[in-house]
Amino acid sequence: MAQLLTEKEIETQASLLSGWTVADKKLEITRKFQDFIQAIEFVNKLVEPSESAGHHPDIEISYNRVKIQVTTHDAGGLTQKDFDLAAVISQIN
Ligand SMILES: C[C@H](O)[C@H](O)[C@H]1CNC2=NC(N)=NC(=O)C2=N1
Repeated sequence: MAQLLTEKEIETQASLLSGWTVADKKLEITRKFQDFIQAIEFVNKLVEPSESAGHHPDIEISYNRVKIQVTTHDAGGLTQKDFDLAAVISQIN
C-alpha cells in the first residue's frame, strides 16, 4: 500500500500544484468550461491517465463545472500517487 505523506511533504508538493487545494486529506480543483459538452470531453480525457496510474479521481460534474478530488482511499489520505495524478490532470485542457 502507498505510504501516507507527512504534513510537510503535503505542503511542499501542494505548493507546486497550481489551482489545487488540500482539504480533508484530499487534493481538489474545480475546472469551469464553456458548456456541458466541453466538461464531459474533459472528463473523458481523465480516463486514460487514471487507468494507466491505477489511480482514479472522484469527479463531480455540474453542467459546465467539473470538481476533481484525488486521495488514496486505500491509505486513508494523501500519498505520492495523488500528487502524481494531480500533476498529470493539471496538464489536460
Ligand atoms: C485495486 C485498485 O488498484 C485499487 O482499489 C485502486 C483503484 N483506484 C484508486 N484510486 C484512488 N483515488 N484511490 C485508491 O485508493 C485507489 N485504489
